[in-house]
Amino acid sequence: MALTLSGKAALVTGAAQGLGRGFAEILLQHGAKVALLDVNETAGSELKARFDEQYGADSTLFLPCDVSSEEQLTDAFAKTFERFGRLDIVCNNAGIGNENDWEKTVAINLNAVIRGTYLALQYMRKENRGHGGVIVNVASMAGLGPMLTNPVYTGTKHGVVGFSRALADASQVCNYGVRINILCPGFVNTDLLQSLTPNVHLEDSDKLKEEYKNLIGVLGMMEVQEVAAGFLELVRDESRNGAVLKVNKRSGTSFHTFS
Ligand SMILES: NC(=O)c1ccc[n+]([C@@H]2O[C@H](COP(=O)([O-])OP(=O)(O)OC[C@H]3O[C@@H](n4cnc5c(N)ncnc54)[C@H](O)[C@@H]3O)[C@@H](O)[C@H]2O)c1
Ligand SMILES: CCCCC[C@H](O)CC\C=C/C=C/C=C/[C@@H](O)[C@@H](O)CCCC(=O)O
Repeated sequence: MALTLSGKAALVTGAAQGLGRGFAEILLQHGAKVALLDVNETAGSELKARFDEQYGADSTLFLPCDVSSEEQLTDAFAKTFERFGRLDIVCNNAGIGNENDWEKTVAINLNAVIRGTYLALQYMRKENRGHGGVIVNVASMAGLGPMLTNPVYTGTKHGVVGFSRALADASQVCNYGVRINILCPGFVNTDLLQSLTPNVHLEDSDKLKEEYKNLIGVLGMMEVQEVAAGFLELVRDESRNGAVLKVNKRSGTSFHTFS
């Protein structure tokens, strides 16, 4: 059974560029309205202007938001619900890879995904007068195996996978009517990959940089659109709850199974 996106309301964090922009665009192409949340006000406003031309001014709402701020994220969800009158799809996508300011990385990549998931549940749960819905949390292949250059990033992504799978089971048992799925891309050609800086907590960063290059060589490099197709599958396939979708250049798209 495929979810119809026409008339649905979505919220995407980190939507101003990269994968988040790709996820927002594919939702708009399928008729959904989308709230674009991003800390980068310039990029977010520019993208909103571009989407206004392509999809009409009523199709998107740009909300400047630092997802690591409880107040800003809570307020952005409230403004989204107020504008669209419903919330059916949430993508907790915003993420960084800073191994030096690792507490900021944990705040954005994990804490904000947890808060964004609970906020989504609040607005979607059927017993809260919600319509049900689907949440896609963006982890990474580094959520399924170690990425030695970025141990904290790896930890946050493993956390996203574990938290989301547990909540998917809870939602099923409690009949919330909300599906929670996890997207685990390999390397994608976005600004995030340019942000890799030597990890001050580890020596021999030259060796680690070599390993990083080897990993990219093994997994290959994708473009945003290749991952956006996998995202749409997790949104639309109403049989999927607690699903972990891997997307990478070498082995394509497959659902991860846990022993
Ligand atoms: N690029 C890859 O190779 C890759 C692979 C797997 C998973 N991911 C994950 O995909 C997600 C998106 O990454 P990307 O590659 O598109 O990165 P990106 O840097 O191109 O885009 C990230 C977006 O998030 C925004 N953002 C950053 N911190 C924020 C905050 N505190 N509040 C709100 N917005 C914030 C940025 O302004 C930017 O628009 C991340 O969770 C990342 O970990 C990326
Ligand atoms: C600055 C941060 C860099 C962004 C990193 C992106 O999230 C891309 C991550 C890409 C690859 C990470 C891979 C880790 C791979 C190995 O641990 C491998 O064993 C995982 C295998 C998973 C599986 O299929 O079982």
